[in-house]
Amino acid sequence: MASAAASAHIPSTPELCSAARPPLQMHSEHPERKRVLFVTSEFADLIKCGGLGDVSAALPRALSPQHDMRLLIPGYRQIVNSGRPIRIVGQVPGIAALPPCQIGRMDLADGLIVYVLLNHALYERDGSPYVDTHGRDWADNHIRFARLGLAAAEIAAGDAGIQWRPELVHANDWPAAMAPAYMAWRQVAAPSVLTIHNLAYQGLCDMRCASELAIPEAACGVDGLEFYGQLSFLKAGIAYARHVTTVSRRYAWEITTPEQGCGLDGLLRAKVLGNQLSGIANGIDESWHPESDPHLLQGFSVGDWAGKQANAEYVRRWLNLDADGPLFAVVSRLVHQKGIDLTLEVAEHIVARGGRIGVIGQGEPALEAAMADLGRRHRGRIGVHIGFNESDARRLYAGSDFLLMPSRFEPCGLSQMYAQRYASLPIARCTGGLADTIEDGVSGFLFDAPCAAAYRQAIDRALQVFEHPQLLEAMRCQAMRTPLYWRQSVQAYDRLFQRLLSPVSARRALC
Ligand SMILES: Nc1ncnc2c1ncn2[C@@H]1O[C@H](COP(=O)(O)OP(=O)(O)O[C@H]2O[C@H](CO)[C@@H](O)[C@H](O)[C@H]2O)[C@@H](O)[C@H]1O
Repeated sequence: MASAAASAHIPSTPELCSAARPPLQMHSEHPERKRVLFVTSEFADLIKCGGLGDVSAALPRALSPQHDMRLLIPGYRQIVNSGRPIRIVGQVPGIAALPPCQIGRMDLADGLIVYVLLNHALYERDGSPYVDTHGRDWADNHIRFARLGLAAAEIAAGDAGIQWRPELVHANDWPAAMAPAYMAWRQVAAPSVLTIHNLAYQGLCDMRCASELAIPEAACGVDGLEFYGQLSFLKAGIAYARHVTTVSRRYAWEITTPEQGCGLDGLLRAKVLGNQLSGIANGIDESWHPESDPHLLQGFSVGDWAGKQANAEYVRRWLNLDADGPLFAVVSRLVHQKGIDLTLEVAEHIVARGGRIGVIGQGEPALEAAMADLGRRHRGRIGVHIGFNESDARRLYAGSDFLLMPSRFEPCGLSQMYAQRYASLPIARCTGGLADTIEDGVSGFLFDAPCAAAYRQAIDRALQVFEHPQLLEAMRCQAMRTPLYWRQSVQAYDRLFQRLLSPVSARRALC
């Protein structure tokens, strides 16, 4: 299944676990409290390949004071073997090529409830949620994730035997995007929301798979799931969800244009006309606190940079970097979207101007190899770690002066917000959520054209600021105040959920 191609890496071992989090505030007396099933393929406490994992760990928790938020996720090996007890609470039957599964329930230390879709053959494998240990898409991804979507619909229909039934289903990205479609075909009354974290990954498979996935024939046309001769999971979600959101306001507009619509812009424009598409920016998790983050060697705060310095020294030792020069960070999935090739092009310029570069990430094998080679050619000046772990990533955000993020497109981006919070000024392309969260010359540096020349100019502006300590200090302080925790976005999701669940909306859906 051509789907998560760019997620071609093995996930990191999550280190920020629920045990370290404060208990969730669940105000069960909240009058408008609704039951919401959040369907996802990643969850940073247990398994994370990128930003979706972070959002899945943070957003349901942030919404918990308002709603009874529960997760549904496949029972990957990393989850089943996580050491946390899983109690079997339900089951769903097989249909077509989608096998029967058990539903397990995991109660996390902070109170969050996670339903785990259990099927040993389907999910308990070495590798990542999307690819095997060689970075190849699992050949049966269409079965694995259609099964996830169908299980969500079965839970919403009250057919899974568990003593809990959501009033609303919130599906995330293509792996969960079949949920709204199965709900519609099964005439489940609960509304569904699809959040697009990245339109470029669509979950495409051969049209001939339709019968294996129990997709009604009538839904296989261009008005349904058909996408240039293939079946598209993401298109299914967009077509059938009651409402579609994406993760920044600007990206919500960008995906309605032919340039960034990945072939789905027409359908998305129709959603806009129906008031069914909105952009709700991601926030960052409360754990991103430079004074108290346990991952850091030493905490720091605005104006007190000793802790920042301690993290920088750690990073320089860890990546064998010379002690002098401004430190530029790359903390990223190494994929085309992130403009890694542009960073490869400008790296020598940074080094020539006295800068040092620290890289942590993994992704497409060719980009991993090119990065590793760059590090070998510039020992002491460019340090590259292929792989990922949360502690080193956080120390690199904290220890660096600048973050390089020349994304070709960026639905929201969390890395630039983490960097800002940790006083590392992002140098980023003016696109999507980057444009929404960085103020050029105030909390970071933006450039327009996706080319090395424009990128170099932004880097030069950053280097000029670095030479003026007062200016640098002012920008760092501004950046540290900029990123938004989830609180703001929660209000927007809450309003959306309440609107979709209002009697008027329910009546309209029936018409
Ligand atoms: N190799 C790796 N393995 C594991 N973790 C890694 C990693 N490389 C980086 N990370 C971590 O993953 C997160 C990156 O999140 P981003 O939102 O910046 O990008 P991503 O493209 O993954 O997310 C997509 O979804 C998010 C969430 O909606 C959007 O913000 C974003 O624009 C969209 O592309 C950070 O926590 C970072 O430290």
